[in-house]
Amino acid sequence: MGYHMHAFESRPALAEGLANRVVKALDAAIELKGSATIAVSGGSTPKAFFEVLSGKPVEWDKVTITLVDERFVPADNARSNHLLLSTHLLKGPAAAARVLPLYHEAASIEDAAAIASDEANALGAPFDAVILGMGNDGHTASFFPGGDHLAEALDLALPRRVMTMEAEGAGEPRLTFSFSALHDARFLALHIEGAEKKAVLDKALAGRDENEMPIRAILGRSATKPDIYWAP
Ligand SMILES: O=C1O[C@H](COP(=O)(O)O)[C@@H](O)[C@H](O)[C@H]1O
Repeated sequence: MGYHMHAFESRPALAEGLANRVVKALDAAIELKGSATIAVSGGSTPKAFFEVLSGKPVEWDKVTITLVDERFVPADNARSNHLLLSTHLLKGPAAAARVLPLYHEAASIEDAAAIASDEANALGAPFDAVILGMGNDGHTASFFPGGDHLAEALDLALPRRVMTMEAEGAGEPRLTFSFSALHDARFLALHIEGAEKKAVLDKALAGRDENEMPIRAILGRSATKPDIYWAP
């Protein structure tokens, strides 16, 4: 497994370091093709990073932001990853960015996934930056152990898409980008904080079973070597 480890003394230092690296990725994409794409995670970890990134000087009107995964709940639901994004990233200079939600009001979650897939595929691939998180069960994006579509989600032969996922540990049904849509991002980061997550990472690095810990797909099979950002 190949990866770059970036260990910081504190969470604020990590937020600053990761935000600066993302700015570099977005600037490089804008310089190269006139626009940039980034997919970020939800959960509790990214808040401080979002706050720092939102204030950075980027040509935000040329940036499209989406989520690597989402709960199938409307954007005003307290558990919505989109709400986290709106509250902590889409403000200040970053408010000028275009946002591509994964959640859509549709007849079914499958219909919502199809709409999100079409919109995302229109952006072009690969993503310029993907920032992943990780749960204590070894899930990343919505690749949950025991997920009903886990095998399909981790199959690199699957065309890039947004797909559905249900799992015991997931709470609500989920929408998630497939591994094929994330693994080759120009900048691929895993952002984790705390001793417990570090222990989960160490366990993931010590084994191979992706069904047990789906994060192993990212660590072991991504086309882009992941950059791991960690602080105690
Ligand atoms: O369910 C989710 O959890 C993971 C990890 O979240 P955290 O609260 O432990 O930081 C997150 O990466 C993912 O996007 C989210 O949907």
